[in-house]
Amino acid sequence: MNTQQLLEEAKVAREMAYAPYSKFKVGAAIETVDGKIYKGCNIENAAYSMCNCAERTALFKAISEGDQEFKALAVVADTNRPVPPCGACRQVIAELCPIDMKVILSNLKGDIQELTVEELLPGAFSPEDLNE
Ligand SMILES: O=c1ccn([C@H]2C[C@H](O)[C@@H](CO)O2)c(=O)[nH]1
Ligand SMILES: [Zn+2]
Repeated sequence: MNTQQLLEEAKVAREMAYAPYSKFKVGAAIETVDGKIYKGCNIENAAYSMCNCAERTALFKAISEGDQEFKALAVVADTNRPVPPCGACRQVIAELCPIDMKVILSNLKGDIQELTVEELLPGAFSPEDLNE
């Protein structure tokens, strides 16, 4: 799947957002190495701290369905610049995705920023740091 196609999937996911508090809809789509797509939207809660971002929804769906190898992640929101994932999502992405995996950030105007997981969270705390 190419960049535009993965972004289209993220836009479809964005329409599913449950965001009655922020009214800020976000969509994400993660592609597995064997070409499967998992879509995710943000899901808010009246207890605000329970809100889940689109990126984590997509990743957690994939992991919970048995997929752990990923090729690319696309995220889209109605932002002026390509939507920047929050710190929590950067940490989760760094844990679950290859360090050199492509992350495609975009907005509804069609601006696109492509970066790697390493660029998204340089020096992320990782499983290797646990020195078990
Ligand atoms: O990259 C981002 C940034 C924000 N949000 C969600 C969290 C919350 O529901 C709303 C406002 O922060 O947007 C995401 O899903 N992904
Ligand atoms: Zn987030």
